[in-house]
Amino acid sequence: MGQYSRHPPHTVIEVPKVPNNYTGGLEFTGLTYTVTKKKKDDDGNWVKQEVDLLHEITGYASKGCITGVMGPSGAGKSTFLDGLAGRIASGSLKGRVSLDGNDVSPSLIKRTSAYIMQDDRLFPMLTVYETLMFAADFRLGSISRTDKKQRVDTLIEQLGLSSTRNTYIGDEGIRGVSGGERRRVSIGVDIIHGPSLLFLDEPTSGLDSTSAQSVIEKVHDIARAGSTVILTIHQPSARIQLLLDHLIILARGQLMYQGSPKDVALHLGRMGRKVPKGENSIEYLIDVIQEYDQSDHGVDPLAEFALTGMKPPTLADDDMSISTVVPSPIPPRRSHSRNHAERPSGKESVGKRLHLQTGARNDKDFDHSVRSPWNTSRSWSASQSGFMQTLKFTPSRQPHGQKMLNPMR
Ligand SMILES: Nc1ncnc2c1ncn2[C@@H]1O[C@H](COP(=O)(O)OP(=O)(O)OP(=O)(O)O)[C@@H](O)[C@H]1O
Repeated sequence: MGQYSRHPPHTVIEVPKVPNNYTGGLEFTGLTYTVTKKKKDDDGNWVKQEVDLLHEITGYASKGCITGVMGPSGAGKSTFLDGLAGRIASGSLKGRVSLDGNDVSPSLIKRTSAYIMQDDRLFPMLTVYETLMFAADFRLGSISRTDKKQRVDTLIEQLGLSSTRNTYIGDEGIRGVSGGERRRVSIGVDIIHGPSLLFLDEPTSGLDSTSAQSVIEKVHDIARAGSTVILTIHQPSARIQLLLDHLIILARGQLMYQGSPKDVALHLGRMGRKVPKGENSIEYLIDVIQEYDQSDHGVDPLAEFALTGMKPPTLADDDMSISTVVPSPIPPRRSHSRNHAERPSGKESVGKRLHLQTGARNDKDFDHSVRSPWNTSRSWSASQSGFMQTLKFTPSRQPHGQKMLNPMR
């Protein structure tokens, strides 16, 4: 039995079921994460309010596949990933998580999976090979040097890094590997011990489309080799969308869609929103979500549709306001019956069909005390950097713009 606190049986959502051809992976049921936020009431007094950052999320991520978590900014993607990866303080997350059919505790998931963060902090003065060897020393412990070298060589090949094997990681001052290569090294550092479960938070952020593609291609290979891969991703290109096997689309902490990327158009059609010719169905679904979010209905009808198939109300023109005002960055408390992540309550504060990334965090509204201590933890490479500095690699500096090869190899 896992240590996630269980929901009373009547609130556990039974759909969507895993498909008939499901061969294992991660299953989650009724994941709910509630935080207490402080806000000022009409009289200017601070009041506490409970908000569901995740609300009854049920679904699965199959082994051998990439599951992409998408949604507008502030949808709860990172929170969801943190929750699945055992990075939300024990007891705060309600629901159930199982791996290959067995309930697992957050701490077990955390110990056995790899979590790759956006900001890859690698040591600039190490080559790709040295970085991975160092990770092997750290992560593989007592296995022989020959075995470690073999593991690193295989990984270098698997990640498509053979041509940059002896190139320094580099930084702003010393040109080293490219952004995409750097991200792949970072992935290598975290998967050297062969975890079967992989979480990646925005692995393509900050990369150009070619590099982003190459990163996801390699992640795709890793998944096909038998790992369960779950990643959050913003506005993936059409080519990257083809590499995603399964989609989980969230908004306001609720499940909007779960299934194959290929079935998104069908889902929209059933909802009464046929995808206009020439438009990308995933982007269109997210646009539709935004429209509901900015209407008086909110996204509840879309969550209901995803859950039960009950068709959402058609949006009339006057349901949507046209405004140039950017929506509230931290969604304020919604007025509907359920207490999940909030949305702007009045028409006057919202805009129609706003770009996905208009949201920004307002740190003042955060109650950091409820955030998991793990969320602030730094990646392996960062936490080891003090240790790495003791290695004292002192390669001579190259003129800016020139790739450095390690003269020792
Ligand atoms: N500890 C917390 N207390 C209060 N609100 C929080 C806390 N952590 C996250 N939030 C809020 O929860 C919502 C979801 O945050 P999350 O980072 O998961 O969204 P996201 O979909 O990953 O967003 P983005 O795409 O912008 O990175 C946001 O509105 C955020 O402000």
